[in-house]
Amino acid sequence: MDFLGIINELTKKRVEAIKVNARAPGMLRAIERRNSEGYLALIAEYKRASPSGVIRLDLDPWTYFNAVGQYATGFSVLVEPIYFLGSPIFVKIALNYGKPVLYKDFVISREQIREAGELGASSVLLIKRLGGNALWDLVDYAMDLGLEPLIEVDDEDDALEIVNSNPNVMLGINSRDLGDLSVSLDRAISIIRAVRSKANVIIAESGVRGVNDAVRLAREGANAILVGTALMRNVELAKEFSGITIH
Ligand SMILES: O=P(O)(O)OC[C@@H](O)[C@@H](O)c1c[nH]c2ccccc12
Repeated sequence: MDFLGIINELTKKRVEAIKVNARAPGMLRAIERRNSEGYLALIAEYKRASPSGVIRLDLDPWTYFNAVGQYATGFSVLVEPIYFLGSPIFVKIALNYGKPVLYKDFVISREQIREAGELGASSVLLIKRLGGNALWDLVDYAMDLGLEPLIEVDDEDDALEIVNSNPNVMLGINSRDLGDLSVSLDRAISIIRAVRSKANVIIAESGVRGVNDAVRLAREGANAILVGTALMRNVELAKEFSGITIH
């Protein structure tokens, strides 16, 4: 097929996606269900680029979600357009697979949360360090709209503050420090250890390169892993991630 043929096919699918009017099922319940079957849950992220550079542009969202969908408990979709080359249309496309969908942006305003709800996402990422004083207002607003907040931290004090004030939310522990972008699974694990007895659902985010990393996080008490780069580079990894047991 020549380029015009290819772009015509993709555009038809994109137009179909714009018409989708669905709400994704809940992420928290889906993770709990996967755990009750004895498995670590996998949240597969569609991530074309990051501040470190382009990850992959030749993998369209349909191909990605089709390849990993069978193994993932839910999807995370980057919406931020500048550094991550994300888009709200990717959220719409993700809805076609009947799985929970996390709207992932750098949320600083109610407008973004409203967009997540209007698109049909099940959850919205709220970053503790970014939200500052407005964090709890944004959490309440998301919940009022029927969205599940995933509160992300990269630091132990923040993690403790979240679980002590609101243990029912999903807690994302990012192994990437959002200030200097350094990644440390060891740092994430020490945060997990500090909060695991109090937290409801822990999602270990970032830096999972392969099964060994995932097994370590599962052993330490993560309920789910959220993987972007490694799955974008090799969708086959989804199958391996989906077979990791907990406890
Ligand atoms: O590509 P990785 O290392 O598997 O990371 C995925 C995800 O955790 C990462 O994209 C992420 C975590 N928190 C974020 C906040 C905003 C943007 C992106 C992120």
